[in-house]
Amino acid sequence: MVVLPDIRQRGGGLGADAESRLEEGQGLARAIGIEVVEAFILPIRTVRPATLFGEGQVERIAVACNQSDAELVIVDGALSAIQQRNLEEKLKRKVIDRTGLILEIFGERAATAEGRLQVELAHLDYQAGRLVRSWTHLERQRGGFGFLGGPGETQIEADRRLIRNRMARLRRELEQVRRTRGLHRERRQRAPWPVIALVGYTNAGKSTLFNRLTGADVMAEDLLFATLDPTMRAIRLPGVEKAILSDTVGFISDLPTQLVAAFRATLEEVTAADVIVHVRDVANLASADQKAEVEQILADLGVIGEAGSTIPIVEAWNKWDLLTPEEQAMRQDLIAAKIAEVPVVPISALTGAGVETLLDKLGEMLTGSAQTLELTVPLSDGQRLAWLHAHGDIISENQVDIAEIGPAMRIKVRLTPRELGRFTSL
Ligand SMILES: Nc1nc2c(ncn2[C@@H]2O[C@H](COP(=O)(O)OP(=O)(O)OP(=O)(O)O)[C@@H](O)[C@H]2O)c(=O)[nH]1
Ligand SMILES: [Mg+2]
Repeated sequence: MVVLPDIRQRGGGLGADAESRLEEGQGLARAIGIEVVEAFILPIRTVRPATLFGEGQVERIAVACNQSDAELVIVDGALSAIQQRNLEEKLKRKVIDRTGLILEIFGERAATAEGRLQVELAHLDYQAGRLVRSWTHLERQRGGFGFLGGPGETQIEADRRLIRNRMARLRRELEQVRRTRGLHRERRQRAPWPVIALVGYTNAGKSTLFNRLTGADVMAEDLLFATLDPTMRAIRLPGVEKAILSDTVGFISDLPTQLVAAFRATLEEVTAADVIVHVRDVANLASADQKAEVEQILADLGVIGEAGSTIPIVEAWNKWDLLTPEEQAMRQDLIAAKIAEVPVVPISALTGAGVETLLDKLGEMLTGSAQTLELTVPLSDGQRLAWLHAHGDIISENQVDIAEIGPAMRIKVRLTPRELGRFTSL
């Protein structure tokens, strides 16, 4: 059963968004195979420290649980450890909150060594404050990580230090994995291919687009967080012989803080991209909120700053096929009015409509606006000279002698901003 607390203090609250948020909560539950027997919103005017909900509301949940035979209550909000325990006692059922639920999903999905370490670390961090074992491991024995490995859930209660030690070890392992990945990224950065990162809210259609563009077979499903670990493939674009396309983990509102930190590293791939495609589900009622959420995370990653984004962004308005002709026309007007501040391409990753236009746009963004520059490179710097000859459009060059650096080449060359970025990072 999913219960959404709609907290309305100080005139806040979810208001009209509550329904789509409740829908999302159910989607999260389904994402790990939970059958939702009932879902409802409870408005909260005063937060009760002991139970979050008021007495009558707890009663209402209890009755609903009994009527529908629910085994688990998901509170799609944040519960303190005490609130969780008290609710469990009163309802005589397992209760988990949004963070707990998302952690469960991530635990089930993470496939790479790094992803698994990150999720386990996040989970331990969450549990350390609660000293209860992950409910799935208690109730469902679904394998997974087998937190702390040993038999008997009393282990966690028995020793907080054990958790701390394990977390310290995980952090070290993670550090090691990241160092290796950092090396990979550096190597890739030195490669001449541009990187295009697909980002967007969970379920927006990133993997579907990724598959369409690469012919790959990445899991794309009507599941929240279908993709957790970044996947990369080479693609061709107009005017670009080879580019690397990267599919990433989807964003969601109220991502558990433990996971924000943990997945930051995964998302750091995005900060190394040359172009970001922000895939948006424009058929979703919460599309505008989702966009704000994604942009907030991009800002946290340092991609969007006060002066705009440091990496060019294009918005792919996906699921266009789900819109009525009137809705399409309305959005076309918005696109024409340039309200998005970035280029917008309407697409359907599912049918392929608009995808060619998106590719053209990407090609243009990667190759366009080359500038003519005059660079002076010491003759001794063979690496940079070779790079310029391999990648730049050389207009002229002549040898000069400069007091401080000795013999050098003065080269007039056309480079795109991306190429210039690569050249300076050589
Ligand atoms: N009608 C329609 N459905 C689409 C379109 N693109 C994707 N979908 C559906 O939307 C659902 C989610 O697609 P995914 O590609 O898995 O979404 P994602 O952004 O990778 O999601 P996460 O990996 O969970 O973050 C799937 O059921 C897709 O079939 C589209 O253009 N039109
Ligand atoms: Mg995906």
